[in-house]
Amino acid sequence: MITNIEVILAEVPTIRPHRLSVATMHTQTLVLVRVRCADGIEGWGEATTIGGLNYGEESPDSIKANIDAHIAPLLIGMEASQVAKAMAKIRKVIQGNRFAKCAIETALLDAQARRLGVPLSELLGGRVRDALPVAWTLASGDTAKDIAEAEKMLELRRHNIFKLKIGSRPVADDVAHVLAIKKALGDSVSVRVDVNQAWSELDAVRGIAALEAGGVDLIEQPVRAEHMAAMARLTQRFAVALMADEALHGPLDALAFARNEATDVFAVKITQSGGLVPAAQVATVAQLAGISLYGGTMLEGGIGTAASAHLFSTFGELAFGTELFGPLLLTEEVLRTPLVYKDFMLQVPTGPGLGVAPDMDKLRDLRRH
Ligand SMILES: O=C(O)C[C@H]1C=CC(=O)O1
Ligand SMILES: [Mn+2]
Repeated sequence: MITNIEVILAEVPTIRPHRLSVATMHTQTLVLVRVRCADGIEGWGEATTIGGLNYGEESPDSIKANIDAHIAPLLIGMEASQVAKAMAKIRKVIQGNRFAKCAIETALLDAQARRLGVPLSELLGGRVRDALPVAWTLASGDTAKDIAEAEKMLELRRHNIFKLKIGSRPVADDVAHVLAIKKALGDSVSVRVDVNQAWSELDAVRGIAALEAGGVDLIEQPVRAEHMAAMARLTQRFAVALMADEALHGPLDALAFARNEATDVFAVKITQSGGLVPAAQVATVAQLAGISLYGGTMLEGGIGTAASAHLFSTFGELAFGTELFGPLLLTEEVLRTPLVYKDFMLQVPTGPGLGVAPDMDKLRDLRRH
């Protein structure tokens, strides 16, 4: 039986300012959910977002308030081992709140997988890979600093895929910045951009043409999330891969993208999809429609990153790898044992449930009081 649900907000400084077109992050607010059960088992989930309300329509504060006041009371007293039943109730009664639903579903599945003594991936169909390629985001705002940072990552053998955050400067300046980095890093390194919706369709035509000619591999969410028709036109027009991110809020959006042939790649995010199970459905739509997959992040800490890794390990095709580097952007580790990054890959945890657990002393220090 589910006996208690607690939402913890923890402020963790980033290792450097992280500049997106929608926000500059100096700290990340981790949103962690702990579900306790009568059999003594507990599960953890994460609903971390980016930049308060700058990125998505749920903020850390709204997620906590809505779980505390509206979602937890529905779950207390329900059978903890019947995860699908519990989530069906939540999905029927609670509108929206995808991040909150994701954290709850993750915590229930973590607890159930621990109960069964299997890794979470095995409740999601089973893993087909034990390690995932991980991109790093260069977003210091300075070309020379970004190049130095990328060279350090290559030397450490931690990342050889780099995503550049652009869209806040004029298109020509952003293109010059990206191509300078691409030239410095060379052909063996994958350079991608994330525009975070900042371009008009006309900007996008000019920007993508120049980036494609310069050898950039992937263009993420160049236009506003609502402009699926523009995404479709750009996808038809250019050979370089285009990826939908902010436009993808679960299986129904995935189906609309597939029907409209409006993207080459999906950035699958468990929070944006509303949970691990709907995120798996997004991946199924992609597979059926011939759309490629990329494992996305909302810059979660270790709990959400581990949950995402369990799901992405079940994807047969993962042509563009993942960006599960969230914990590495933070100055504090909140897990008892950190996730392992080596040889350009994140190792998918192998223990029961998520295979990771929070460091309660650390959380006590970092949490908001
Ligand atoms: O993809 C996004 O839009 C959000 C996030 C993922 C990596 C990163 O640096 O920011
Ligand atoms: Mn993105």
